[in-house]
Amino acid sequence: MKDTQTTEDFTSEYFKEVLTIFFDALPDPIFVINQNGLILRVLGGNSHKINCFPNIVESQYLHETLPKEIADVCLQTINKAIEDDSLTCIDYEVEKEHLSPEFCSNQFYQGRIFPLKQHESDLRAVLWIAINTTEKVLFTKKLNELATKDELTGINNRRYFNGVMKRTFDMFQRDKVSFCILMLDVDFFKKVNDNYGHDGGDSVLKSITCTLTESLRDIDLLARYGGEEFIALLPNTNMPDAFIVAQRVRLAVEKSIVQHGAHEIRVTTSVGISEISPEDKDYESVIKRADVALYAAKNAGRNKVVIV
Ligand SMILES: Nc1nc2c(ncn2[C@@H]2O[C@H](COP(=O)(O)OP(=O)(O)OP(=O)(O)O)[C@@H](O)[C@H]2O)c(=O)[nH]1
Repeated sequence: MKDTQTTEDFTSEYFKEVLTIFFDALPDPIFVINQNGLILRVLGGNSHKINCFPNIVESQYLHETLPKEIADVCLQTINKAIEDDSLTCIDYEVEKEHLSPEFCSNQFYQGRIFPLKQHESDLRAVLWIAINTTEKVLFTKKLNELATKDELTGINNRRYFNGVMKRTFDMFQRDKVSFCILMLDVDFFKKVNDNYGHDGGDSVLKSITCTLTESLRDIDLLARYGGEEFIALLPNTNMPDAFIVAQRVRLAVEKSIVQHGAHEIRVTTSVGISEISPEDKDYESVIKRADVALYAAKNAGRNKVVIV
């Protein structure tokens, strides 16, 4: 390559060559696509393991190379960018079967779509830059999980539960649809740790999580509220129905056997129930009542369900 250029160079083969070198060096692929979805050019995207869309081929239509639903969305986005005559962005996930074989997982992209100036009677076209955002998306997902999930059991944590409780309480103010809270605490859990070690205690907590999940409905929200304490929100449920659920859960825990190495561990759980009432000023007071009921269940001898 020369290190000086003249004006003529910019229309010359030399200029085309320089542009090709520039585009080939771009890690993110750029597609030039017209308003009918015809792929006019594929530029850049040659960096190993960053972007490779083997299915997007020059001189073919998006609908010939991509699954219909994906091609439809692409074309809609292209036409929106053209109509608005401005930069349009779209975030999307590409399944690994549509990527080149070096990718072993789905990849996430941000498409930045710029309309190109129209030349006389040409069809309108856009530049579609596909930026690989997989690392950022997975990192954000991980952060979100850390903020909302309990690390040991994988279920929701207290912070997430309280957020949902607040929204459910606000909805009750408007629609008056009742809900109940179950507060559950493993009985004599300290003894489990003392007899089988902290590992044994952790196995019990994980196993109880499965038992509780299986015993509750899909619409119920289960969370680990503290050490050996769990909480469940039963939407659209009144006290008699919540009592039936609580008994079912209590019996399921009582029947289950936790295999820890050569040991078979059995535990029971006490359950306190409360129902939202029009007198409740905040969601915390509903939880507080379930907690009071739980301690009444403990005082009544454990492995019991108590209503307040
Ligand atoms: N293995 C394990 N133990 C935990 C965890 N979180 C809290 N614990 C233990 O749980 C035990 C709870 O003991 P206590 O509060 O005395 O209650 P308990 O022995 O279950 O007795 P009751 O609730 O009165 O039936 C404590 O020993 C905590 O150290 C955890 O994540 N893993």
